[in-house]
Amino acid sequence: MRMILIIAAGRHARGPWAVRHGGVRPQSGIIAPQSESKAMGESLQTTRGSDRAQRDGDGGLPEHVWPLGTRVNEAGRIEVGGCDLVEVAREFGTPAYVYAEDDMRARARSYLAAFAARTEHFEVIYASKAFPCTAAYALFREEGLSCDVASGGELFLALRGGFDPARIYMHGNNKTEAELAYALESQVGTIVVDSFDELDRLERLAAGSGQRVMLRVTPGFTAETHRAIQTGQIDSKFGFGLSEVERAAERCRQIGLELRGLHAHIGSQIFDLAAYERLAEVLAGLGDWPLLNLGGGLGIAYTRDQKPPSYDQYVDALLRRAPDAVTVLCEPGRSLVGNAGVTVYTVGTVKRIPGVRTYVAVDGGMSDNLRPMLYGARYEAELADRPGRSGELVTVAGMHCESGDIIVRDVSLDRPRPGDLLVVPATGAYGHAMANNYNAVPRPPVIFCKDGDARIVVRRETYEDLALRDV
Ligand SMILES: Cc1ncc(COP(=O)(O)O)c(C=O)c1O
Ligand SMILES: N[C@@H](CCCC[NH3+])C(=O)O
Repeated sequence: MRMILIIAAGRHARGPWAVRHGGVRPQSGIIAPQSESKAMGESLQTTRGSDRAQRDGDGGLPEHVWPLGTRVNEAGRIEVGGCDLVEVAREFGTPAYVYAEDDMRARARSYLAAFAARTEHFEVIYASKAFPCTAAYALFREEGLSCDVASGGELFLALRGGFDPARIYMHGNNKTEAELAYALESQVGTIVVDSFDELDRLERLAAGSGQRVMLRVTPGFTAETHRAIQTGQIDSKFGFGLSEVERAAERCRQIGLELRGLHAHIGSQIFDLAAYERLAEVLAGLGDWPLLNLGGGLGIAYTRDQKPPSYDQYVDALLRRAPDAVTVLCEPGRSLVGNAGVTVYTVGTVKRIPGVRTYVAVDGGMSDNLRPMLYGARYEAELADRPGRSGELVTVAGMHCESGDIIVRDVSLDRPRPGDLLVVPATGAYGHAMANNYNAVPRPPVIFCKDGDARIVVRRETYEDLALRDV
């Protein structure tokens, strides 16, 4: 596993170290974001012989967890997208979601390249629920991806981000008539139909229109991931059962919709590629269709021990059992944005309970990252100005009024104290997306960093924003 190695003259030393190499190489070609790419490893390393601060003897920041181009700079601070996180926090405050723009672009290009190397018939669709932010829509549009939206709100943002409606796929297990009408008025390219009730709604709204649709199918098996985000099993609220596909197809024809193919999504944060081969086999067995959409779900590394498959391996698995003539679509969300973003917090209170635990409380928590509470998700954490150094085993808690508001359990940090900046990596997917106002806490801003420039793309909420809907 490659690490972002940290230059330091001694364990706790600081100083103006010469960084030989580092930073982002955005135009250096297609860079596989997982551990396969040499190019990426080289671009992240700032080695200087044995002069390294070590965390538990294994090097510095694991590069497959942190955004592309992350490094520890001459001041000993974490730099994302060429921006020193201490400076970013000073300028924009905390908590803040900070993204390396080039990371997202490199991942989009990697996906396209992985397909292009294998087939001419493919489409990569950004599953925007992972990070529904106007600037992200614009970025993935620029990179040539299509887009999937799962609600009227996501459709609104996708259009605002400049997506050609023809390249938008509209999802949802319970699209309202208003949402369907909005999609039709917007001339959305494809509606992924989820149920017979939805077909009834489409009959009222779009009979004879020739609207392009696909049918979402429940393939009838589970892939290994957290139960709350498994979606392939028969006992699922999503999609048509296998035995219903023929009848649903017939209904599409009666209504005058153009049925283009089948869609299935087996769940999220999946490492087991055999599940995708099985999925392609199941869908291919349901007849000859021009398009098969195998959904999203490729997992990412949240912690150094997690090793997800590469995009190449994933695309191989998607294509292995798909018929040659079929155009294969996929809908990555998390794997496009998850490792691109980090959350920067300020430490407020440190509570040491001798012989029990040390709580390091930060100025955010379950309002900006619900994943630990929903899925028991594990994260890493570092101090922005002295990363990679261990010292004290602590638990990072949020500021919300419940004991379950824990962001990271048992992480070793260099004796954290009030005022320190704490950085949690791999928060780019489903962080901003699931942010909420629990305890009337304003939601954090989103900052895009590139080549040393930090630009704010979503501002921090204010107290006034909290009252905006009062009547
Ligand atoms: C239909 C559909 N497509 C794509 C995705 C994106 O999944 P992920 O973010 O795991 O790639 C999801 C969410 O799991 C989904 O429900
Ligand atoms: N929100 C989930 C993923 C759900 C995927 C959307 N269908 C997560 O953070 O892991």
